[in-house]
This record gives sequence, structure tokens and C-alpha cells, in this order.
Amino acid sequence: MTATALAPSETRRYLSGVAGRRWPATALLLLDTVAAIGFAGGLAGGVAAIAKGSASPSVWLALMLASGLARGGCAVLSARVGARDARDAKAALRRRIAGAALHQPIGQGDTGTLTAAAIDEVEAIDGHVARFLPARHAATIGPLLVLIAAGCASPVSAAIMAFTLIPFIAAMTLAGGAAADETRRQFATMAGLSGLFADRIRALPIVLAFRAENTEAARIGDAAGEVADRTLRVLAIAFLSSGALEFFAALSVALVAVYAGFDLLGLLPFRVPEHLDLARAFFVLALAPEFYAPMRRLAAAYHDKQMAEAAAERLQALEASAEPLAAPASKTGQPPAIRFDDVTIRYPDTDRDAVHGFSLAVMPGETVAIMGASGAGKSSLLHLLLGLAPLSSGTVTIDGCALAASGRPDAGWASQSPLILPDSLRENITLARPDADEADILAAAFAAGLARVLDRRGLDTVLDARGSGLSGGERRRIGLARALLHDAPLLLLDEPTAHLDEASESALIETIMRQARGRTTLIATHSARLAAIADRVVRLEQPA
Ligand SMILES: Nc1ncnc2c1ncn2[C@@H]1O[C@H](COP(=O)(O)OP(=O)(O)OP(=O)(O)O)[C@@H](O)[C@H]1O
Repeated sequence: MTATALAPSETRRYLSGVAGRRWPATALLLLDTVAAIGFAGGLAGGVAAIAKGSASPSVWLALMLASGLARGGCAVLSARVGARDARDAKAALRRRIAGAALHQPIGQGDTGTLTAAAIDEVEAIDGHVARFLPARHAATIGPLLVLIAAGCASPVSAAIMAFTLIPFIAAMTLAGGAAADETRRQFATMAGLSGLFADRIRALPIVLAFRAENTEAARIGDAAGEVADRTLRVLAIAFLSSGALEFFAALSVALVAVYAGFDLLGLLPFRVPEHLDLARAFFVLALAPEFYAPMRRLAAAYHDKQMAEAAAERLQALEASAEPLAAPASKTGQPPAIRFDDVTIRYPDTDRDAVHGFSLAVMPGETVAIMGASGAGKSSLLHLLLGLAPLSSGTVTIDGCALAASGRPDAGWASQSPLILPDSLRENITLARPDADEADILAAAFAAGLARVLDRRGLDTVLDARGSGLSGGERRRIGLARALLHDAPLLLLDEPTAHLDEASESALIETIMRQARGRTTLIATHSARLAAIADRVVRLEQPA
């Protein structure tokens, strides 16, 4: 999966679609700002009352206390609401990304990269929804509220605050751009590491058999080192930028403090159109840090935004490349007629055809054996019918309908290396028909020649993903049992008798002959004995 750089507006649109409209967290942050104004009012009123000694400060203290408590409540609630919103948004996005990962075009996206997308890259949306979005909305209105409140007490202080905003915004924009580039690179390296790691884990027995563990460990170590370097670079930019932002915020507070203090004491060396009393001076002084608080919150969450945007580019590319899965054809129960006309199959990123100019008409209910040298394209032809290989040119029709239009045919498929789930033998067989009852499962298992496995271990024996404890032949028989249990009018068998001894092969050929009756059956095989039961044998030549 490669992420092409999207226009910033497209990324924002994608992210806002992911996040949806979630206002409660923003409303809580704005309430926090209102409470901060209340706190500053209570502080200023209390100090002035104490200084005058004329009125009881308790009403001001009560205002301060209530505002302080309200601020604490708002902080806790907005964090909780934001976390809940992020969890919902991530769950919805993960469902979409998992769907898109399953519908990637043939040959695109390795397991590690797709896993990194569904886990790490979706996780990068968390801070964007939980912190950045509420902070961004609150940062546009919050400072305005503070500015209006401060302006009522001291227009000059409000003007100072507004003026210092300019370098603050410039620093944020510069830091944001640099962080975005580094974050994008960090994600690309992270996805690379995930892909490498997943592939090597899958190939661990081979790595150990060839004593390549040190080489592979070093390769993974190098990739992990690169991720660490990139992560440190991202963090360095984040720390530097937040340092710069803190500097401007502190500078603004200091300017307001110096102005208010000098004006209060009448020491200003220039004329200003106001003279502050103690209450107003304290009020603007207490409000000055609050002017920057929403933007500080925004700056702290800015890194979340960069992470989310970098992730969004990759996730959007993944969703865009997903192909709609051909719908399964409606079940007619009748064996279909299949026609291949001048069919060519070429896999993506390869420079030769796997199958070239192949034509064949299979009658309904006919059994056809496809033979040919290893690599001639026998499996590819079966995969083509299942939507697992690309039709590069030519046409394939099923009962007269083009393959794409008729949808995936209802087929029982026994592949060369059947997928084994880390689950019971029963679950592995019923993958083909989850609602099958015990009698049907046993019938399919016995018909596929799994009697010895059933005697030895039973239907509830648990297999691991490699099918350890089963022979290669037994693993294939699980695939065959699935195909038989599915009970479809089309049977596609890929070398079902490979690696079997003569007696086992004979037994399986008997089974296949029985099961092929009343079905259209295509068998890819090297076995002349198996091919002998077919109505017709077709030989595939290896493309030049
Ligand atoms: N997913 C794939 N991506 C790229 N090339 C592929 C893919 N699957 C198969 N091929 C190539 O297509 C060609 C035909 O492969 P295929 O498995 O269809 O042959 P086969 O006749 O079934 O071989 P065998 O008898 O060894 O099983 C081979 O050259 C193979 O390397």
C-alpha cells in the first residue's frame, strides 16, 4: 500500500468524516474558559474587597471556589467525553479498514502493512478526535471570550494579548509543517517494519531451518532502529515547537503583567487612555494566562493532528484501492456450463503470463481434468473462477453470463494448501457451511478420507494455524471436506491426491468420482490415475 500525498483539504474532509460531529467535548472546554473568567472575577473582587476593607470578601471567595470546582469538573468530563468519542470513531474506522484490507486487489498489501493500518494507523486517529478537534473548536471561541472579558476591564491589556497572538500563530504553523513531514516518514518506516516482522514470523521455521536467524534478526534490528530514529525526530520537533509556543505565551503574560503593574502605580513612561484600579489590574492579570490556555491545549494536541493526517493519507489510499468483492452468484443448484475464451492471466508486477490464450468449454455436469507441467497455470485457472487471479484478457462465462456480471460461482473449492484456522477440526470444516449439523460434518469428513484423524483425535481436536500434528495429505483432506460440505453444483479441486500413497490415492479417487456426479468438476492434477476418471483431460502448455 503506497500513500499518495493528498490535498490538505481532502485529508481534512476525510478526517472530519471519520470523527463526525461531536460537540459535547468542545462545549465542556468552552465552559472551562467561562469558569476561568469567573475565577479571575472572584480573585479580583476578593483582593479589591480585602484592600478596601469595606465589604466581606466571602461572596468573591465563593465565586472563586465554584469556578475552580467547575473547571476541575469540565477538565475531567471533557477528557472522558473525548476518549469516548475517539473510541467510537476508531471502532467505526477499524471496521471500514478491515473491510478494505480484505478487498485489496490481488497481490497488493502484505499482511504486516495491512495490520499496521488497522491497528497503528487507526490508533493515530485517537488523539485527533479525543483532544485536537475539541481543542481546535474551543481555541477559536475561547480566546475571544477571554478577550471580550479582558477588554471590558482594560482595552489596552486586551490589545496586548491580541497583538502577541501573531508570532504565536506563526510559530505554530512552522512547527506544524516540519512535524507533518517527519510524521509521514515515521508511519512509512513503521509500516515497513510491521510488514518485515509479520513475514519473518510467518517464515520462522524456514528461517531456523536455514540458520538465517542472525541475518534476519539483524535486518529486523536495522528496521526497528530506523523507526526509533524517526520517532525521536518527530518527538524532537514536537518538544522544540512546544518550547517556542510556551515562550510566546509567557511573553504575553509578562507584557500584560508589566503593563498592569506600571499603570496601576502610574509609572508608565507613555500616555494610555485608561487608568487601572486594583480590581481591574488583578482581573486582567488573572485572565492573561487564560487567553493562551485554549491555544496551549491546541498546541499540545497539534502533534495528534499531524499523526492523524499522516495516517489519514495512508488509510484513505487503502480504502480507495479496495475493490468491491464480486457478489456470490445466486444458488441455482444446477451444475453450470463454463466457458473460457482466449483467457490470459497475468499477475500484477510480473512480466509474463501465467496462462496465455486458454480456451475451453465445460458442459454442465462434466468432469474435466486439467494437466500440465508445474507452473503451467492449472491453479491459476481455478483461482480465476474464484476471483483470486486476475482476468487480464479474454472472457469467462458461467451459464452464458460473464464472470464479473454473474458474480463468484457457488463452488466447493479444495485448494492445494488449505487455510487452517487455529481452532477445532469441526470449525475448520464448517468454515464452508457454518450451519452444518453434526451428521453432515461427519459425512463430509469421512468422504474426504479423514476417518483416521477422527478415530485418533475426534472432531473437537484443536489445530494450530500450521495444522501441526496433521500430515500434508490430511491437511488437504480438510480442504476437500470443506468443499464437499459446501455441497455446491461446481467442484474445483486443486491437486487433491498430491503426495498420497497408492492406497490412499485410490480411496480418494473413489470419493471424488462419487462426489463429482451431478456436478461440474474441474480438477487440476499431475496424477494420470485421477485424470482417468474425468470425462475429458485438457493439457495446459506453459506460456512462452
Ligand atoms: N499470486 C501470484 N503472483 C504472481 N505470480 C503467480 C501467482 N500465483 C502463481 N503465479 C505464477 O503463475 C504461474 C502459474 O502458477 P500456477 O500455480 O497456476 O501453476 P500450476 O500449474 O498450478 O503449478 P503446480 O503444478 O506447481 O501447482 C507460475 O509461474 C507462478 O509462479
